[in-house]
Amino acid sequence: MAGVTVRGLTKRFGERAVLRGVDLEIAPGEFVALLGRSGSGKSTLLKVLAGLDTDVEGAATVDGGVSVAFQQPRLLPWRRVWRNVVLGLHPPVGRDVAVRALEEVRLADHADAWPRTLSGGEAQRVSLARALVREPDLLLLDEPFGALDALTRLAMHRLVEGLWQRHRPAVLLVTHDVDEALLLADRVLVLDDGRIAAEYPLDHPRPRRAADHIDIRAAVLADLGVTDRATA
Ligand SMILES: Nc1ncnc2c1ncn2[C@@H]1O[C@H](COP(=O)(O)OP(=O)(O)OP(=O)(O)O)[C@@H](O)[C@H]1O
Repeated sequence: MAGVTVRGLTKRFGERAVLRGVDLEIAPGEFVALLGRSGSGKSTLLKVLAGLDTDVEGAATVDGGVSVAFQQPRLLPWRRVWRNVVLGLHPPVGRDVAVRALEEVRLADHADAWPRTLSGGEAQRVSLARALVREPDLLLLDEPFGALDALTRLAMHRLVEGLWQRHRPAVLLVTHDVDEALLLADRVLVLDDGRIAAEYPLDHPRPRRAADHIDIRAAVLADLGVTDRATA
């Protein structure tokens, strides 16, 4: 039984097919990273899985609920942090639920703050709390760490890994960062010109270090058309 099943998924914008017959399964609780050159169709695939684009050919089914966190945290500036976390939940839930979610991303003390007073990393953690409070079966992450500085990004990697291990949603992480993918994922996919061009299972035990899966790193960089001088 798959958490996500995609069969022959094709997405066209006018004449142009941006996704071309994508087949993909993600098991419940599996962490998958999706890499690919700019314009290869990563965000398009994520939008289809999020149910934000239904004008497609083929099938994409998700067992259960889906949450999305984007590169920009997209918090409403006129709502306090805790209200942002539980915004739109039906039935509505109280501040205590929001604070519990904020505790998980170590921001409970910012529950009553306004979004504009948060740093970029803090805002991104609020966005994660908002995604997790919905207890999704599938968590879609679209370059959620892309706008953060390197140190904050490293801390976020550990945080996301911990949250994933505790809650066990299936995760599809879109990233440009090969090392991030190798650190976090059970499996790395490379999307090229609307197709899944390569796939690498990662079995190194966690927590991983930068040097783990160095052989796969070189292969993925080659798939992406990058020559890696450090490992060549
Ligand atoms: N609404 C749209 N109308 C027309 N073309 C679109 C639309 N959305 C995306 N595209 C095109 O589809 C292609 C894939 O876009 P997508 O955003 O999925 O790429 P991506 O792999 O996520 O890229 P990046 O890494 O730069 O974010 C691009 O060439 C883009 O121009």
